Amino acid sequence: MTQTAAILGGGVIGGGWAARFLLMGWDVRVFDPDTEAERKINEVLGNARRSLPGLSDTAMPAEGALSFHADLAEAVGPADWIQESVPERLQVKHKVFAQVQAACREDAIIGSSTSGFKPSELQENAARPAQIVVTHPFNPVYLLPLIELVPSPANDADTVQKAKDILTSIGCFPLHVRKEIDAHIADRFLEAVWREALWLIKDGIATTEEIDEAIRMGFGLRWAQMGLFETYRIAGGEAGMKHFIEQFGPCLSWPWTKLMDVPELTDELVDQIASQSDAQSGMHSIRELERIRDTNLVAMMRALKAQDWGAGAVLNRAQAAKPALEDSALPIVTVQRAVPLDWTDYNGHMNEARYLQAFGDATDRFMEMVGCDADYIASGGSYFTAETHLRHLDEVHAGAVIRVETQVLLGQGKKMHLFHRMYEGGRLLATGEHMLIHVSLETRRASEPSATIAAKLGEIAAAHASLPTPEGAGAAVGKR
Ligand SMILES: NC(=O)C1=CN([C@@H]2O[C@H](COP(=O)(O)OP(=O)(O)OC[C@H]3O[C@@H](n4cnc5c(N)ncnc54)[C@H](O)[C@@H]3O)[C@@H](O)[C@H]2O)C=CC1
Ligand SMILES: C[N+](C)(C)CC(=O)CC(=O)[O-]
Repeated sequence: MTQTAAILGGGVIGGGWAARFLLMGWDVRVFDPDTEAERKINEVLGNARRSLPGLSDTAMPAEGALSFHADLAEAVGPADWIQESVPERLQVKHKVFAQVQAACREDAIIGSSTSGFKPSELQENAARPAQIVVTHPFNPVYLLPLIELVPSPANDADTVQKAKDILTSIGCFPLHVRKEIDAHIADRFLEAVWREALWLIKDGIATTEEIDEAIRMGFGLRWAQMGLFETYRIAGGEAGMKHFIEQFGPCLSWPWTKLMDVPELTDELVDQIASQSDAQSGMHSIRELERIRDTNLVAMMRALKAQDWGAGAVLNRAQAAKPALEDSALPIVTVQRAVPLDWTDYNGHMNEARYLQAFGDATDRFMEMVGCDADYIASGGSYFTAETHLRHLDEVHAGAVIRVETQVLLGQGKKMHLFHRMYEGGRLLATGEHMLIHVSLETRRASEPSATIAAKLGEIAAAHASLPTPEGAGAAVGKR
């Protein structure tokens, strides 16, 4: 059954939550008194549709239904999860929780996006304090997996576990903050860095652009994949963490940093920062900057996915939980996935090389189906592709769901002749015809496949013999 999320406050963060829930198949009901909220959420949703689905190598669930409500009670009534993302003012949040708890289901979870308040502060005077937890996200909520899940002693273990399960099911990484504290874990670091940066600008040491270069050209790249302590363990060399602390620990007491002092945010300082930021990034609109950020994040997360590391390992785990493709269809569906952002090129559509990648993935999947899997390959047999003919018939864009259907034209002896058709819905995008030869990985020469593979391939080839010969099979360049 489709689950329902209510989003209260549809600004920067509420819009991101709405997009994540929707794209993960939840129905989403939004309440925000801002008359511009619908436009803003739809724009954020457009960016999310372009970027999130391609992070998965299998198709995401069908999008849920999005509705906007003028009445908070109507929005929260049927919701399984209620996400509060109203402005960071305790009084406003308390007022919203009172209205929510008068109208919502008692078994619904109420998550707050608060960046700084402790759950016990949010729960003050609540009708059912145990229902409210902090679920602090990071912008853009539809791409970044981290959610700081902060309960107070008023929350029971079942609520915390249920919140963890739901967050995991929508592709998030819930980090359980075991002791509530102002600004949780991550915002403490962000604030420390931000304070230091404000001083560097005020003291005329660096501009906004120079500060950003100092981060993104160096330690920002390291932090994205190993964080702080694993990075510093390596920085200690073979002598490790103890040596690192002995060497650099004393510097922490030198008066370099001004961590707890905040420079007075005078009009002059604010203008200085804003005009430096305009000079640095004012040539792009916020939506353009979001798209640049998302394109970069997707490429980085997909790189980490290939390494099964950090945020990429979270993506792989989420994908492993999805059902495998159905093998009994005729022709066989061997790929079903969205086009990732980094598969598109300067022409604004999927690059020609990626058609072959999708067909290569289809072939790999078909090989697995006939028994040429990792164990078989480790035992010394495999298939090599000897010849390929691609036809690019129509364009396709980032975020679109493509499906590859595979037909066996010949499966006999050492030969496996496959014909792949790629579709978006009913639209034929491309075909790929491939001749593969079974090889011995020891001699690197053609060899007979195992009896099991020969039998399975023969069985599928016999079933596919009843299908009409595909249009374009056997075609050569210029003969269409
Ligand atoms: N902007 C950020 O980078 C992050 C913000 N947060 C947290 O998310 C929350 C929201 O922040 P933003 O989205 O940045 O603010 P925002 O100003 O972009 O959005 C707040 C939205 O709440 C709406 N609103 C005001 N009163 C309301 C009410 N009574 N009921 C429903 N909606 C109401 C406003 O119309 C506005 O659309 C805050 O608690 C903040 O600490 C968390 C992570 C990151
Ligand atoms: C600036 N901020 C405190 C609202 C930032 C966050 O809470 C998290 C983020 O996305 O950086």
